Amino acid sequence: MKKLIKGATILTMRDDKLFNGDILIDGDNIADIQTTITAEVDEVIHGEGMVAMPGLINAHQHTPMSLLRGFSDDLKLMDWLDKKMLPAESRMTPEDIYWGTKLAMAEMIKSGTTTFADMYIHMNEIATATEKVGMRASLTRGLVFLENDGGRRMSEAVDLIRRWSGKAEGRITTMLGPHSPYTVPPQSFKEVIALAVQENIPIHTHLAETKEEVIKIREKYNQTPTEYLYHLGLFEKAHVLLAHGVHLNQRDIRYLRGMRGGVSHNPVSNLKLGCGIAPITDLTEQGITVGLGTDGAGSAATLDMFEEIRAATWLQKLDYGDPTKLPAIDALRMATVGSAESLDIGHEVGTLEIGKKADIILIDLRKPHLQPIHNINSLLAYCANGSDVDTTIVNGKVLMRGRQLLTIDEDELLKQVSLRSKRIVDGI
Ligand SMILES: CSC[C@H]1O[C@@H](n2cnc3c(O)ncnc32)[C@H](O)[C@@H]1O
Ligand SMILES: [Zn+2]
Repeated sequence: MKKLIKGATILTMRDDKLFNGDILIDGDNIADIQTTITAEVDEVIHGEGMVAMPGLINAHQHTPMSLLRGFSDDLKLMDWLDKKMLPAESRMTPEDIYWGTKLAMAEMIKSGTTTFADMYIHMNEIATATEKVGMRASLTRGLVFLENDGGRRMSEAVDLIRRWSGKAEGRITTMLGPHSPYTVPPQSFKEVIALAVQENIPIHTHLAETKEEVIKIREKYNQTPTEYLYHLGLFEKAHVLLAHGVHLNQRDIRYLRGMRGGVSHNPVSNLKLGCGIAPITDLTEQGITVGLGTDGAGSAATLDMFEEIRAATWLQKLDYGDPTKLPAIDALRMATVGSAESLDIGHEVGTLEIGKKADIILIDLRKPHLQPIHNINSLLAYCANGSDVDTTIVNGKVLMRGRQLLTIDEDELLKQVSLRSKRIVDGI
């Protein structure tokens, strides 16, 4: 199947240059990008008035938590997690997880996200939903070792890797997910690292999200959370995806230098939970890759990556008292290239280039809040919303056209969500 996107303004993210042109998709690949392409194709996608750019990559998610959106807000992270989220999660059935994932995917596709990195439970259901709906995902079974069934969870993590790595036409990759420095003791963390090395699989973990975490780890190990992971050999041995990285001092940042992988910055979740502002500018100045994520909708409220892009740039400007920090194009780069490299899939997605996977979004600029067109990077980073995305393509397949989802029945989804979400939180 060949498709031709005609007459779009193309932002490849290889550099910050824009040009008017066409993109030829052959199967799941980008076959050509040029000012004018003439080819026999099965479908022409009209891009006039639209920007074609790489699909956005959400580098940190807990997808089924979309069922818990708005259930518990305005609490401190540990109260929110222990008193509200964990009890609700213990009531979620595998079917709930399946429908919660679909809810998240509907929102992501409708706001221009083509790939997500997930850490959760019942991963088989998340993988099945991903396979059916057509998104790209890096899936991780979250491992918490404070209770006594760590072994079962490890076996589920291994099962996920064996069953799903490279599946769904190559759209699914997997990672190992020790939840955080405060939920995984040193010996268990070392075992997970050893398994990651043996399987050649990246590690996805939370790091330094709150001040309370820093205090807890100092009390337990007399180290910062970053030092704790460094001394376990994590940054030296594995490719790592570190969610948050809010509370990092200059020495912590030096420990991260040279690591394979990156930090997922989740500014909206950090704002809403009052965690703080991650030192993104310092990280990138030290050569550390930074991607962008939302965290689960239970904490972040929405999965609209345009909100994250905007929050990321504004927070750096505010934090440094300097509007030149994190310019528009750099925030867009975080949501595409930065996330792709953090997920270890930068060779496949994150930029529009011949030979890469055709994960492409079209953003309709023919709206009052996106006019006039002086600077498209500024419009995308500072003015656009997820609802401006007209078309979402993953692996060469159109998942949304003219804002209509093609692989999810929205009416059925909303019915399922309404029934299940009420039952899960009832009485908590
Ligand atoms: C065991 S699966 C993952 C686990 O993580 C929890 N979670 C969701 N958001 C956060 C966050 O911001 N910090 C720490 N942990 C978080 C989620 O509820 C699952 O239990
Ligand atoms: Zn998280």
